[in-house]
Amino acid sequence: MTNAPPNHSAAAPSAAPVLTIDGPSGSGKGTISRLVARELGWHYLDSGALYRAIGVAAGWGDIDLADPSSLVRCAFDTDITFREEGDELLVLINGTDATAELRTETAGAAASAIAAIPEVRSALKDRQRAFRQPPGLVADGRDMGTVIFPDAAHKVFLTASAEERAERRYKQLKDKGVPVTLAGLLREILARDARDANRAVAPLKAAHDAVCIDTTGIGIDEVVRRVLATVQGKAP
Ligand SMILES: Nc1ncnc2c1ncn2[C@@H]1O[C@H](COP(=O)(O)OP(=O)(O)O)[C@@H](O)[C@H]1O
Ligand SMILES: Nc1ccn([C@H]2C[C@H](O)[C@@H](COP(=O)(O)OP(=O)(O)O)O2)c(=O)n1
Repeated sequence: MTNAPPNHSAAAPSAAPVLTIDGPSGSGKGTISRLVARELGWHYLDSGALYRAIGVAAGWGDIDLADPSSLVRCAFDTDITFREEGDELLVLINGTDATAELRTETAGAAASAIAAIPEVRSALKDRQRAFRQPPGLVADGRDMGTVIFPDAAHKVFLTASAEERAERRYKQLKDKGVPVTLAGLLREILARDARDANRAVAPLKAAHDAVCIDTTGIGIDEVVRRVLATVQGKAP
């Protein structure tokens, strides 16, 4: 897996194949996308990290999350870079490592709120599409298969029950020493699902040509196997 910065001088980006992996919070998009990208030797785009980074940068700049024009300026002006360090994908905002702040549920909720503003989504379109570079791209988010890469050759939509997603997030955050409750996480996940799925622009939904995989009770290795099977043209 690589997270090379967009290289505008490389071969026509549109020539590179894309695998989109969309789904709700905790469905496993990030985990599965990174493992699949590594297996294929493709680039990886964590589009949610871009929305989270704009939310965090807005907070640093005292920008009101309900002020679209300032948020759009923030989306264009903020430098966001990804750096792989072991198993972790670090996210730098204007050169500062913001990974820990970015991964909090507060940052997730802020990202979900600003992601409902159409102008913010438009401001991030080109930045996301620039990740499409040879030999290929795995793109994870909410609208990768529907809006950003509608012509992607391979599309997957991951789901899991809200209870299982909350449990996964609980374990993940507990392991990192973040104080959370299962009930609180379930509430946040349901609220974010509702906001992401009901917004007017680019709502969370499966592309009509996506392969849907319900990962409830299915382990990571098996999900990776099924996703790779869709890329390799075998029935998952
Ligand atoms: N199929 C699965 N079974 C069990 N745990 C999973 C599965 N997929 C992901 N996880 C775990 O769930 C947590 C959330 O996964 P993540 O990839 O961050 O989800 P998303 O990007 O969709 O929010 C991580 O700790 C991850 O290891
Ligand atoms: N392509 C995307 C990616 C994320 N978003 C929004 C909606 C999500 O609730 C937030 C955070 O996304 P992220 O994928 O980082 O969140 P999860 O890992 O799924 O919890 O950003 C979006 O609207 N479109």
